[in-house]
Amino acid sequence: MSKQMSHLDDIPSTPGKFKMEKSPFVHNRLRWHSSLAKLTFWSFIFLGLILIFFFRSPSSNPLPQDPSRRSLRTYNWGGPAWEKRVRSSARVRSHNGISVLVTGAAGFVGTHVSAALKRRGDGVLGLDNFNDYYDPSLKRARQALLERSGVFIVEGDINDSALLRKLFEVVAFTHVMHLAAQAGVRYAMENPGSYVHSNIAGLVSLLEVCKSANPQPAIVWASSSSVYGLNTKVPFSEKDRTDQPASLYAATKKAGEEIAHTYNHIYGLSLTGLRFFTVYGPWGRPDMAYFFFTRDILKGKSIPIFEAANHGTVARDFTYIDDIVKGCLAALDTAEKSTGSGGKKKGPAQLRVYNLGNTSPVPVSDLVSILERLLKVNAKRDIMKLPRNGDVQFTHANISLAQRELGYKPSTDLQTGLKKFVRWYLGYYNGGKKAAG
Ligand SMILES: O=C(O)[C@H]1O[C@H](OP(=O)(O)OP(=O)(O)OC[C@H]2O[C@@H](n3ccc(=O)[nH]c3=O)[C@H](O)[C@@H]2O)[C@H](O)[C@@H](O)[C@@H]1O
Repeated sequence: MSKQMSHLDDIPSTPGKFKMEKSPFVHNRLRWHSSLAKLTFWSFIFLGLILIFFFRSPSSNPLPQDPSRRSLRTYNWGGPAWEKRVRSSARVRSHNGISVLVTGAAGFVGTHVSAALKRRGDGVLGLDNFNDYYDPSLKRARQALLERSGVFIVEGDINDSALLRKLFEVVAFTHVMHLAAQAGVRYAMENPGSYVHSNIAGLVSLLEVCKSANPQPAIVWASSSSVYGLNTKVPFSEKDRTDQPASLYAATKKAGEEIAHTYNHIYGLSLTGLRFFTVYGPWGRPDMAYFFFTRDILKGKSIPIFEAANHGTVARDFTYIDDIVKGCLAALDTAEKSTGSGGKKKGPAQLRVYNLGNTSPVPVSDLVSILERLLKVNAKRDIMKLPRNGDVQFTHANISLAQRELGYKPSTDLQTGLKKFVRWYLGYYNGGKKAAG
């Protein structure tokens, strides 16, 4: 190798400057060495490129240039010990209990729903890819919490169909609570690929496996209030149009609702989409305003508060996590069985969409005032124009359908819910001294 390298070193970089030898033998030998050296050189480059490609991209990913792949690794799964953990976590321990695969189980809503299901004796198996969209240590802490109550979270991606098939081979899940997603409305402009990857490709990958499973599970999944987009009629009702999304995030959730329709229509999958309205609470998501406002108020940093044109109020129908969990469980409990088998539809199946909101929108500036009172610190308010990066001016849920069919009745106002959040935050981040990521 060192010999070849020295030959490579001898060859001038510009072929035009190559000095010809007089002897034909020397000439041929040089040509031969030169070709060999070139071949070796290019082989190394080629090998190097293959290695770079191999280490940077797992084989299952269809979007090799997609920056969303930051979170995708090769996960270890399988083997008798692993299967035993999967089975034990998914074992139903109560009479009439259900066995649920919860995707996004280390996420905010996923953790709370998994814990609630486990508490009432249902079988729960989690799945999560632990990506780094926000501080993964918070996801690990949620995982530890669930582990203590007997919920195992399998590490893997919903785009990994082999893993999903394996899970259905090991456990005959009656239900899937699909909460794995790329969330956040503003981040969609930074990393659009991650939304397509998780919210569209990932959903299809999951539904493909569900439609072939025997028995097919009933699926409840997270849509979003953002599907109402630029609608101005309030409160938002499930009957309203949802064809003017203001962000790619919203567009992928809307696409999810159409994809759900297709799988229900073709394969008889029972599908329920839940349109969540700005869910907040303990163990929440650090990318959400109430969370990073708390962090920044405590740090004395100024916080950007959005305002619409002509000092118009920006408001959200903030919904407390415990109310959302009740809605999720009610959706699972009222879900009818899927009707297909062996990948074929046998009859019409249930297809539902519900708003899960609080029905009382609160201006963002009031949210900040509540936080100031709870934290006993004045916020440095930086009022700015609502950026055109995905945010809508207001959301407000009409929840009468969920009330009627799911018995959904939110009972926590923002003041009460934020009090619980702040208590958790100060405990978790050591009185706010350990800064949130
Ligand atoms: O309801 C939903 O479907 C969506 O709720 C949230 O989205 P969003 O309501 O925009 O929640 P935040 O990002 O926490 O923003 C809350 C409010 O604070 C405002 N805001 C946000 C950020 C900021 O720097 N300043 C500011 O005033 C926003 O305009 C918004 O009115 C979630 O992030 C989405 O994943 C979810 O799907």
